[in-house]
Amino acid sequence: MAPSAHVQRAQAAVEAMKLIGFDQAKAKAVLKKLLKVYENNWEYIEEENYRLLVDSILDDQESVDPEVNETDASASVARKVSRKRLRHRPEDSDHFPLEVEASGETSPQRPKLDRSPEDHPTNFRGKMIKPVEAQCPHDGEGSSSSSHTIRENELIREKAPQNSHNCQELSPISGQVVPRMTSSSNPPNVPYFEKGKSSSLVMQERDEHQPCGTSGNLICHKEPKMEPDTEFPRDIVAVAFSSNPDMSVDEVPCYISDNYVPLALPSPQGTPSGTAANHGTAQKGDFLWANASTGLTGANSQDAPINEDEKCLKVQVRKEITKDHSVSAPHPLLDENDIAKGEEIVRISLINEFTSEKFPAYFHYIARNAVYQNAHVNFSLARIDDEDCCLNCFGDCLSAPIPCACTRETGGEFAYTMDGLLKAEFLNECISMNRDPYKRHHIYCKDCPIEKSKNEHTPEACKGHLVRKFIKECWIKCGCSKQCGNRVVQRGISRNLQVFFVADVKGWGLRTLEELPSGAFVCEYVGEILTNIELYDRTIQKTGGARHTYPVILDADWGSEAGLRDEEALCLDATFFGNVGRFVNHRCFDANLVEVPVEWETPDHHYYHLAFFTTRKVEALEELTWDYGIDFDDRSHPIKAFKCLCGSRFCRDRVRSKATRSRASGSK
Ligand SMILES: C[S@@+](CC[C@H](N)C(=O)[O-])C[C@H]1O[C@@H](n2cnc3c(N)ncnc32)[C@H](O)[C@@H]1O
Repeated sequence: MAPSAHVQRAQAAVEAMKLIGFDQAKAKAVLKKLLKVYENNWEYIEEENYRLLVDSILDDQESVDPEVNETDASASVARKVSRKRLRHRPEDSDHFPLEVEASGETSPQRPKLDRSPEDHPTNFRGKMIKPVEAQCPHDGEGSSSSSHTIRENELIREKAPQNSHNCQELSPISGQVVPRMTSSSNPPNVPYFEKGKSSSLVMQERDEHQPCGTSGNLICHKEPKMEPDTEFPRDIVAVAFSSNPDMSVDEVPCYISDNYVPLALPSPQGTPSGTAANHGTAQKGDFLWANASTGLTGANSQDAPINEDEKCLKVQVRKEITKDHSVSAPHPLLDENDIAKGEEIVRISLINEFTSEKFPAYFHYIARNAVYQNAHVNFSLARIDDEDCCLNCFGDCLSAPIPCACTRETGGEFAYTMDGLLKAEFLNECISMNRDPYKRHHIYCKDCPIEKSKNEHTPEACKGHLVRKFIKECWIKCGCSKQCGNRVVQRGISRNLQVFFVADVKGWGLRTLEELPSGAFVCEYVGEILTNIELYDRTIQKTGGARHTYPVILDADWGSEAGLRDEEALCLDATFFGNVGRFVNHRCFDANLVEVPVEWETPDHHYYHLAFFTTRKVEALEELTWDYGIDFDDRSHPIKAFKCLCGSRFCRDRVRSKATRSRASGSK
């Protein structure tokens, strides 16, 4: 006799847990409890690819830890239930239509043709791509503004009374810097302001033996700097800087954790989704890592043998990503003292001064881009012609009397100053290109990879790609030294940066702990290098529930050649593997960072690095922002990525909302 539907569903659930590495007996036991609590209501258990079950098993495991004050697994289940109830208010359900559809997606093949605009990744002026579904209950129109109306100083007064004696030693800069959470001593690498030196930020020397920037230590917080003549709209200030100190762990918005649901979970239907199938076993060619010292990789990741370490890494990462469904659980793999885990020259600390969410959802920190699978990124010396390198240079090319061959791309002049900053003229050109893309030169592909990925057989005409200014840095085939002034981005992050929790809706962001001059290199946007088709697959399959991915298309030179092969139309996806660049939030128009395409290993423009430089002087503790290039008014793509809370007076979303409101009131 065939097993009942109930038994089949139970088997599928246990099998799914087994696939992601959980013990079957444990999964069964927790499932049983959940079924009891949920009165056999499978839909709660199955939704979001068994998210509730995964959470409960993890909680159950934690409860075995003597440090966790929860020894009874059923207590943990009950806690989950209350969390679940909070999440499943009926009014929330409308926000997840595609997610339900996502769990039904089982085909590993790329679905063909006839998709609505919402169904595929969209290139916003060749920059960030909108997610297939980006609406979180907390992202919705008007969300949270009514319940979070505490102004920043009120919040500080409420939160910091006991330890404020530590802060009395400090003087805020221009009244903007305010001390927040305090501790008895200043930790290494955390800025403080010395009395009598109000204008200077003092960085403590790093003590190699002590962790830096430990959360809970003294941290000074600074409002994002307003641009000249820029005023924050009142309501936006309230939302951006408010937080409910009484908010329980369970009430912490789902925003972050929902963004990054693992790729690898099998769907409740029992058949692993396409993505799960791709990721289920480490395949030959998966995750090809560039050689750390030379950056050289094989001609194509497909040709590279995969070793056991790579397999282990992949499986391990998958498990850790999976684990991170629990909003504030301590995370074994993200280190708050150095989120980069030693991958960068500097340590990058992480702090949340507002809520109990200690870590962002898990991602694997990589300091350099890494090919996911099919991207053709060929770093071979033979491909670098003599005119694309400076074989005969010595020492620092910037000090040489004649600019070297590597300046060909920049019209015979270096883009950098002797101080390692971007030259003002070059910087201004990049800024104005980003601010006014439509007035700039675009090129049009004959066979546009974006259009082809939407509709393979009858693609629409190319919508155009902005022609960007590239920087070409010297590299290993050049005669100059590693310290050559024309090697800035490839040397990596050198500034003191910090990942910090900005506000409920925006989530985490990146800020500088030191003052940065205009034109300073901050970081690259690092992620997995995907082909356009792989990106499409990943997004369309909704990656087993990962509804938000924030890839960037590397299309700066598309259209300049007769045609691009699929494996040459590339993008970067920092959702699962990335660096601090993935935390840079969006600001319309007057962001303090601008992205610049930089190349060194490859002479063509198929693959390049996306480097962030400051658009102006940025003060210590200011949030770093970047204009994603989102066109909130783009009618052909009605699902916008998020409700923009950038606070810029040029906010395109605010202008759009205002226009909509005035149209609505005019029609009454
Ligand atoms: C690339 S991530 C930036 C890091 C992100 N805040 C985090 O916590 O991981 C982009 C997401 O951050 C949020 N975000 C970025 N800029 C924002 C803005 N100006 N207003 C509201 N949300 C923003 C949106 O949810 C967006 O989908």
